[in-house]
Amino acid sequence: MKIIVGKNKDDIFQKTINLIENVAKESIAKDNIFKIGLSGGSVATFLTIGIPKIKTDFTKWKLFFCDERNVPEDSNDSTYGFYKSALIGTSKLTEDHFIRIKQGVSAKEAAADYTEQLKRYFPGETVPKFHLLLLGMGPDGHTCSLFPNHPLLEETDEWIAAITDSPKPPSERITMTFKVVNNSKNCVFVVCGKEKAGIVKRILHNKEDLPASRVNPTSGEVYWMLDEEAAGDLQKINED
Ligand SMILES: O=C(O)[C@H](O)[C@@H](O)[C@H](O)[C@H](O)COP(=O)(O)O
Repeated sequence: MKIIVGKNKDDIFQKTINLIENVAKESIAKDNIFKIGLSGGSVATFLTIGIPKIKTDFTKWKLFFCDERNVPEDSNDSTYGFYKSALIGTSKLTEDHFIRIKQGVSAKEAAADYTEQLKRYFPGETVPKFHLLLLGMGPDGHTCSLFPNHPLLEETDEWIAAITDSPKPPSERITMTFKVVNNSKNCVFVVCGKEKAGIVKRILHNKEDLPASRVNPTSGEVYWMLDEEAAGDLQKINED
C-alpha cells in the first residue's frame, strides 16, 4: 500500500495523472493496450479534467467502469454520460474507447452482459486483470458500488454483480466485485476533502473492516492519493 498526500487537490490530482500516465506507458509497451476502470462521483470530475492532459497513445486505451448506474446514458446519473459529455468531442477519446453497459435492461441483465463484454476484452483470463482501476470512496467507506454490510461484499464467483438497493442513489447499479478489483495490477483511490478525513482515518489507521479496506490486490499495488484535508486526521495522529 502506498499513501501519497498532496499539498492540495491540484497537487494530488497532478500526482495521480502522472501515475496513470506511467502505468499506461508501461501497459502499452508490454501489452499494446491499456485497460483502465473508471469510477463515478468526484473522481470522475477530476478525471475529465486530467485525462486530456495525459501524454499517451489514446488509440491503445480501453476505458471500463468499476461500477455504473443502471440508467439511460443521457441521464444526469449516468457515469458514462458524465465522461461522454466532458471528453467526447473535446479530447482524443471517442465513444468506441468506452465499454458501456447495456441500455434498457434490468441491472441483473446489464451485469450479465457486462461480464460477457469483459470476456471479450480479457480472452482466456480466469479473472480479468486490469492495468489500473481508479476508485472513489464514499463517506461510509464504500467503493465501486460495494457498500458496508452488503451481501455483495462476500461475492466470490461473479465478476460483475447487480445491486438494486444501493444506499447511494440511484438504487440500481452494476459493480465489479472484489474478485475483479483485487486481481488488478493497480488500484488507485483518489480521495479529497475534509469530509473524508474521518473515514480515511478509520480505514488507514484504525483498520476498520469497511469495503474500501478490502481493496488489496493479490499481486498488485493499492495507492491512496489524498489531499491534505482528506489526510488531516491521519496527520494529527503522526503529530501526537
Ligand atoms: O458511481 C458512483 O457512485 C461511484 O463509483 C462511487 O463509488 C463513488 O466513487 C463514491 O461514492 C465516491 O464518490 P465521491 O467522491 O463523489 O464522494
